[in-house]
Amino acid sequence: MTIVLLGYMASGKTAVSKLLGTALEMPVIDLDNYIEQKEEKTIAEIFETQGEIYFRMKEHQYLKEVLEMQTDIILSLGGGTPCYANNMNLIHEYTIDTFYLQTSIKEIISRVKDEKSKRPLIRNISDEDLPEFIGKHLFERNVFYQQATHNVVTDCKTVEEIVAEIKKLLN
Ligand SMILES: Nc1ncnc2c1ncn2[C@@H]1O[C@H](COP(=O)(O)OP(=O)(O)OP(=O)(O)O)[C@@H](O)[C@H]1O
Ligand SMILES: O=C(O)C1=C[C@@H](O)[C@@H](O)[C@H](O)C1
Ligand SMILES: [Mg+2]
Repeated sequence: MTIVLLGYMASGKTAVSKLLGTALEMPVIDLDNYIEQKEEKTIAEIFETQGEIYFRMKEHQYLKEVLEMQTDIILSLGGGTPCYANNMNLIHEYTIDTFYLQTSIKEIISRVKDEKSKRPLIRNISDEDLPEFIGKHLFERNVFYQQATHNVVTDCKTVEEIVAEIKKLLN
């Protein structure tokens, strides 16, 4: 069984996958970390030196590589993974256990405010322009995120509560 977590930047994919992995005693692969290890660069460095198109190509290639392992894992995606290269259709070929961690614009902003630098797509957006940027970006991406089998709202919930909700939905 492969469990896939998806959602916008700072929706909690990494945090939730770690705790879910402990709760279900399953190994966790964070696609962003996987790409960084394979490419021996941080995501920010890949964007800077090779650009976003190269990143999206590698993201697709490594997503495929991880899915083809066919082992039981929890896979947390990058924020943009579902939105490129037919990746959602590819994911659905391997699993129905896909969870969209739905997070409001306001909550996303409060979570990313102090850690913009490691997120290349928003690092150069001023705090003032962030709500409009994230609003438009989420609107464009929603069509892909909504293809997940389950929606889990994360606002006003602890990571522990989100993990409990996912466990319930799996039964
Ligand atoms: N349910 C939650 N409540 C409050 N804070 C949270 C929650 N989930 C995650 N966070 C915090 O929000 C920030 C972003 O979380 P995390 O890195 O897990 O998101 P992500 O979805 O993996 O983002 P990215 O797409 O950028 O990798 C972290 O500081 C994390 O501690
Ligand atoms: O939302 C996005 O497009 C991204 C989110 C991060 O997880 C990284 O995968 C990268 O910074 C791109
Ligand atoms: Mg993450």
